[in-house]
Amino acid sequence: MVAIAVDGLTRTFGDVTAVDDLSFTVEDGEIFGLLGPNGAGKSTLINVLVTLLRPTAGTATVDGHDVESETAAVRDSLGIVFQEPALDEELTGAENLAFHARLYGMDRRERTERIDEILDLVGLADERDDPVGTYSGGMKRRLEIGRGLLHEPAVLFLDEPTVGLDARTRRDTWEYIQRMNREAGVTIVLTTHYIEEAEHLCDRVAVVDDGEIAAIDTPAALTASLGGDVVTLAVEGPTGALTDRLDDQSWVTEYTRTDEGVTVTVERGEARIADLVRLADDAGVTITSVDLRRPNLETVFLSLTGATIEEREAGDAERPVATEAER
Ligand SMILES: Nc1ncnc2c1ncn2[C@@H]1O[C@H](COP(=O)(O)OP(=O)(O)OP(=O)(O)O)[C@@H](O)[C@H]1O
Repeated sequence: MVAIAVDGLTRTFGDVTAVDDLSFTVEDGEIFGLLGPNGAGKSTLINVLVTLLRPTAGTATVDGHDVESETAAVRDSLGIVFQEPALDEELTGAENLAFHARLYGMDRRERTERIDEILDLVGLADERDDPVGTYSGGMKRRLEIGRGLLHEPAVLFLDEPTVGLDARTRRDTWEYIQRMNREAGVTIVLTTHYIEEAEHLCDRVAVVDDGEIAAIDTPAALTASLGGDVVTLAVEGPTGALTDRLDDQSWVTEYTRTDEGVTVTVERGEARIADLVRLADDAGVTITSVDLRRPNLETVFLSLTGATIEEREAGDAERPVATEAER
């Protein structure tokens, strides 16, 4: 079944189109990632899906309920963890959960059982009676994720779930998110601007830039779409004699001349470096350096948008003439 269906969804703020005519679906049980730089429109999209913002145009359903006409049913079907932590530091972990369980109208028995279950699930059973103020950043995140699952939602939204956590804690948090997904059977939709997070955690990723989805697929398929590894050869002098020879090689996916030399896309780049050096030699072209890049979601983002996520976030509006991945 489809957990989320988005059709022609648009949300504007004055002149700014934060979400621009998006259409996609998320299947039940998926971990689905929205990958893009800050300002790409990810939070706006999530806020529309969780009924905090109304769409300007288009429709969206969560667990089969329309976000505009069935807001109460949508809210019952989802849990959300916002970017900004929202825990009462003076209360214990169990008390924080109990407070929310009461908001959901659970009776005492149901509350006790569910809170024990959640604390087990997020690995905080031993710290249940410690004030949250004494928790580490990772523990707080886990408690918030657990809180989002209290009422057994069909879909859990996580807005930048590991922002501000160190690399080790980030990886631990991924494991907990995967565990929630498997053991609680909850569909997870998360936003991230971390390439690694999208690559390691998500079943499918939508690459979001400027309010639009540039591509949507599994991380492996997105990466494979680049057509292989990129070998960059810097050479002395003209490259014509070398590119003439590249034209004749069936194993060359594509190549582009650059100021410094040639970038060549090939499968199994490590096995082709020797062939490339031999071809250059035959052509009388001297190679001064060789660089091999494996495609990953960073190179995918680069090839789709003409800039890296970091460049986008630094406000680098200027798009390079030819990117590494495009070459
Ligand atoms: N309430 C608002 N009023 C005006 N403009 C807004 C509002 N909310 C978002 N925007 C604009 O919409 C665009 C998308 O913002 P959005 O917060 O959705 O991006 P994002 O990808 O989630 O980034 P972040 O992770 O920083 O929240 C930005 O240009 C932002 O300035």
